[in-house]
Amino acid sequence: MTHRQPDAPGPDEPLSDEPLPDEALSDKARSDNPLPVDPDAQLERAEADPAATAIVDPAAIDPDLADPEAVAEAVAPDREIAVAEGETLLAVDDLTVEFGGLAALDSVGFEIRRGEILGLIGPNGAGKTTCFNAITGVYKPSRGVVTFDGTVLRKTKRHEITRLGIARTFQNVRLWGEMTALENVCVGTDARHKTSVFGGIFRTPRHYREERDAVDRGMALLEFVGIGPRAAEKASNLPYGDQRRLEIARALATEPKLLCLDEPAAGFNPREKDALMELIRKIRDDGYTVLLIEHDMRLVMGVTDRIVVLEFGRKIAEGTPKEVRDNPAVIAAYLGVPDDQIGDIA
Ligand SMILES: Nc1ncnc2c1ncn2[C@@H]1O[C@H](COP(=O)(O)OP(=O)(O)OP(=O)(O)O)[C@@H](O)[C@H]1O
Repeated sequence: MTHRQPDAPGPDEPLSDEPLPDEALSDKARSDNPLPVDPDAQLERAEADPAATAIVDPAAIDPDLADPEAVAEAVAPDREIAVAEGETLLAVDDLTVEFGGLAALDSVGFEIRRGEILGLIGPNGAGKTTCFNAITGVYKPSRGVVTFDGTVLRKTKRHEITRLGIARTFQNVRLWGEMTALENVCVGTDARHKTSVFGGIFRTPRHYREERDAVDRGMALLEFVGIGPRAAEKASNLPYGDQRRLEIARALATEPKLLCLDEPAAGFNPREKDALMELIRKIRDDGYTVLLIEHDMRLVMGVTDRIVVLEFGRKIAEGTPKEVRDNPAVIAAYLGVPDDQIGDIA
């Protein structure tokens, strides 16, 4: 449940003499962000003491990190998925979520196939985040079934869903601000660790091995999402765009079968959106399946294989980006939104 975030420059946009027209909106995006990020202060600090910016050279840590193919290989999910490429990985059937008798999601059904990027779109309040929350165990559906990789998620708890292989990012950045970027990602790898509490307390060889592996994988993930040199920076000091990339890296650290991205481009300028599109494609090409909620039509149309459209909690359309773009019900659903968005979809 957030507000639409039209194109807006991220705080890490290079400083320019000409203020961008939608600059004020980036303040909104920043104010939604719980971490205090002040790019001006960052720049001053970097100028006063370049060493204080904690930039590292990933290739000096591990020469393999200089090779994008080796990085992609290290990041690729290493887990068994029951369904084959192109088959249904997640199925949502008759999914209904009610709040005080009001259906935020009303008998919604769709499927996500392994290896695709599926877009979930709809006007504000259509039920997209509610759908994410029902899939990831945050909300208990009033009715309906979610089946994931052959398992029915009936009373499955959130951490169990993570272990089963669904990871997500949130509309508002949620990172541990006092921890470094690398530490934030390493926490994500914990979901796959096998060391028992006993092993952790008594520091068994397996515990050490898993810690070492977590650091290696964490560095590869940071490099993969494009922020390797920022590994030693506190998350709260990272520019907004890098914080969003860090969230994605942390979600990938759990080696999900399905990655759910909730408005990952919120507060981004067009250049950052293009870079994000490239990253989402790279993630899919590396073996992940992606479910994407996004308001920006250019991004959604440009990166997804198929799209499901919600309006007032109901599914009103489903198909390829072209089919959805030409669908009169979809165009009508968007007629209540600003002209620039209609232009993109019509
Ligand atoms: N916890 C809640 N309690 C009561 N109502 C809720 C709750 N969560 C969502 N809703 C309502 O459910 C409807 C769908 O909200 P939801 O956040 O899923 O929409 P959305 O499509 O994600 O919207 P946006 O694009 O604005 O994020 C809205 O009417 C919202 O007010």
